Amino acid sequence: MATQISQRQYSAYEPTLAQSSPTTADLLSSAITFIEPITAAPFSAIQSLFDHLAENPATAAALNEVYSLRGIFKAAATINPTCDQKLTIDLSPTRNACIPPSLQAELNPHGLADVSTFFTAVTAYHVPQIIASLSAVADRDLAPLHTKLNVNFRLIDYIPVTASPDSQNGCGAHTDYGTFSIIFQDGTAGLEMEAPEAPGMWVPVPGDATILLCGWCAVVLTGGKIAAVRHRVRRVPGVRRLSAVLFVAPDLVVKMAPAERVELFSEAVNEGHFDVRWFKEVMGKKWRYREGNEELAPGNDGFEQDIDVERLIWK
Ligand SMILES: O=C(O)CCC(=O)C(=O)O
Ligand SMILES: [Fe+2]
Repeated sequence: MATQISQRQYSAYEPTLAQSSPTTADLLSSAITFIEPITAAPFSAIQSLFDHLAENPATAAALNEVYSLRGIFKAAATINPTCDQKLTIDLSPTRNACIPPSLQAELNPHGLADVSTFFTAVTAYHVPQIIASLSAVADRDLAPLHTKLNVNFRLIDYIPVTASPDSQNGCGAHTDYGTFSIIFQDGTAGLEMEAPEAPGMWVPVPGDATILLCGWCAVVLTGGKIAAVRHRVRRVPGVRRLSAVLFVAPDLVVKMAPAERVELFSEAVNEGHFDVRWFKEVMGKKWRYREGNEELAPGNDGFEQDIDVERLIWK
């Protein structure tokens, strides 16, 4: 039987504080959920890793060679004033495993060891629990769609000194592509959520909260029972802000389709015409453009990401 849902099925905005891990009720009652993480993010290690890479260009280049397709340490903001004004380090279990031992030996004391331990602990503890909670909300077992641990660890440094030091754009408005993300913050405000009931209205998130929010894959796989929240980061000139994000996505071969037909979804989505691998590639291209790491075809301004995805998903 077809599931009837409204196009933006959001409930009250007020985030709930979940003890240790969110319950079904937490997820149903809010667009974002505050979670109590198993461990705090090691922000001094994260800062030390960014500082070491910024001060040692040869090391940064060697790290980027590990994933030569796109690089790991991205610093486009130091030369491009129009992109998001931040530095990023994009790690993942597979990429970490490819870092040569000599480079690991150099980077471990400069924060990499603590960062890896942190993400491993958070992944092992929170990912299965959150997948189980989302499954309960969706009335669909999402665990078989997440068997490969398709996760990415992103460290972000909203450094004061960039190509556009007065820009307020830390991270442009977007919706994450995957199933869910956990955002750890160093205490500095800047993260904002779009109010579910009032698109275009931005609500600041406390700088010390750890946030769980869902992405497009969750919307589609749960037949719209779970909402994805648009968010952005505003930067305060002169103020450094660090964050660490764990992105969890379905396995790449999973079809982006609901378990049962959803009348408000497009035919392509209802029929499962595209898979997570394709979706990730399309989203990734626009994301990299916004972050200054890739050119887009002429006529594609890259800022329409959410609108394009909405057209793809909704009828
Ligand atoms: O830095 C943050 O607080 C959020 C970053 C973010 O939303 C993202 O990288 O997708
Ligand atoms: Fe995000």
